[in-house]
Amino acid sequence: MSQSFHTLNAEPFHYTLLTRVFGAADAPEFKRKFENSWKDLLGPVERMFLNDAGAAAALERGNIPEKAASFVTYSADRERMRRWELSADIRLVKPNTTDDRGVVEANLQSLTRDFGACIAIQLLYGQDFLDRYAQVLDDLWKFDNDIFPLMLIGVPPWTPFKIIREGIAARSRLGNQMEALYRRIDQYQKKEPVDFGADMSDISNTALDRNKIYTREDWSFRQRGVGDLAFLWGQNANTQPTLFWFLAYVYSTPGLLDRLRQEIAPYVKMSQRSPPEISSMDLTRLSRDCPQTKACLFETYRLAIDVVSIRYVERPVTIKDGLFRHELKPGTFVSAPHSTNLRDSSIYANPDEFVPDRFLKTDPESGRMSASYGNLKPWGSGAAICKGRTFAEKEIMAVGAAIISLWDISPAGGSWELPSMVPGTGVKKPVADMRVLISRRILN
Ligand code: HEM
Repeated sequence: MSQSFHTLNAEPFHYTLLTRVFGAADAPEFKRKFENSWKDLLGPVERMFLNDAGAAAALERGNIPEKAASFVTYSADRERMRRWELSADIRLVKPNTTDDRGVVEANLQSLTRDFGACIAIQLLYGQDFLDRYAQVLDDLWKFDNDIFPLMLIGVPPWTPFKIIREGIAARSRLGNQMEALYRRIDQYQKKEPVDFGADMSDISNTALDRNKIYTREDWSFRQRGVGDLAFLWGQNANTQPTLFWFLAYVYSTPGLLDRLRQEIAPYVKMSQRSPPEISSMDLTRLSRDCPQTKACLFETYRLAIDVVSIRYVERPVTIKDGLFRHELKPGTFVSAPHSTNLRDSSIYANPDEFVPDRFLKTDPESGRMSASYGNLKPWGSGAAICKGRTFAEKEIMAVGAAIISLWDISPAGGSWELPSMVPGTGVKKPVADMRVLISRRILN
């Protein structure tokens, strides 16, 4: 995978994804546009999602402390809930009053997944897009869970099964809405009246700069919509489920929550009000100076992430593997699964257990702890390695730290039981959601 793209090229696989999975019409003129612009389209992504300062600045704009304070609103009325609560089957167990702290029962996976997605999508496409397209989260997860893997292996979209019909309908709505969004982006950029008078003031430079490249190569609005549907999916499909597993492990592992709360406290400052609120968050130091929290994230990657790098062989390659030699022939595809040895007991003792300390090292002289990736490759490898990895890791650290600081979460059934995992599209999925009780943390 370390070969240049002249030898092992990710582009043909991405083109197949666009046409087979995301629904673009395969045609020679579209293929040409794609080949002329794919690398350039990644530039604006790297500036916001790969660059350290760009990712931190974006997350600052996301106003995570304010949103985390209403992670649940103790509302029994859907009209008054925040957007991310709607899919979580919220049940008010005890109202929140001045004398007594409230309790809600909720599905943790749906709640955290949609919470993270609301923050991330607004940063990329603006609040108006989220408000105007009420079904976006339902459609995105239906598409991801129900039809993505089937489309990838080549199941035809017209297959007469309910799950495919509904998944394709969700994909069509996503495509239509992304197309309409790109029309508005284009109007805004050209200083023309914007459809519906939509507020475009918080649209990201990433979307604006991608539109310039789409315009340069004459992509139709339909094609721009599908091109960015792939990007919307890439931004959320792995990040938000990882956030869920991270929180599920942190809350359910005995003694861990207190350790992390102590570690992050200097960087997540709390007000003395009742209930306490986050008065400031230092995203840079959260990422840099919280090795125990980082180690929990790495252990979450080890257990939950299941990614593969796929490349088209452009030139012959010979790989030496001990006594064997593998000849990769031009015109074939090669895939490298990165998770096969992550539960190997000769590498990781007690491989099915959540043991974050395995990623921690202590410097014998200074006594300073640090967390390191070791053999993990959650972001793939080589030239086409993930271009959103800095943002993804910072988002999970920041959102995770905010929730940990503000909320107590316990199992609704009385004892913790994590759902089993099934393969997903990059991150394993829980077989069932996880019912929990949530109430505001009280500071001693
Ligand atoms: C936990 C979250 C994430 C995981 C596990 C993940 C993982 C991956 C993997 C495995 C690849 C393929 C790499 C390869 O072929 O070797 C990839 C590609 C990519 N990812 Fe991510 N990703 C995550 C989040 C994000 C986010 C937040 C964004 C951006 C908004 C993003 C944008 C991309 C892009 C643009 C590519 C294509 C890169 C290229 O072709 O050069 N990802 N990601």
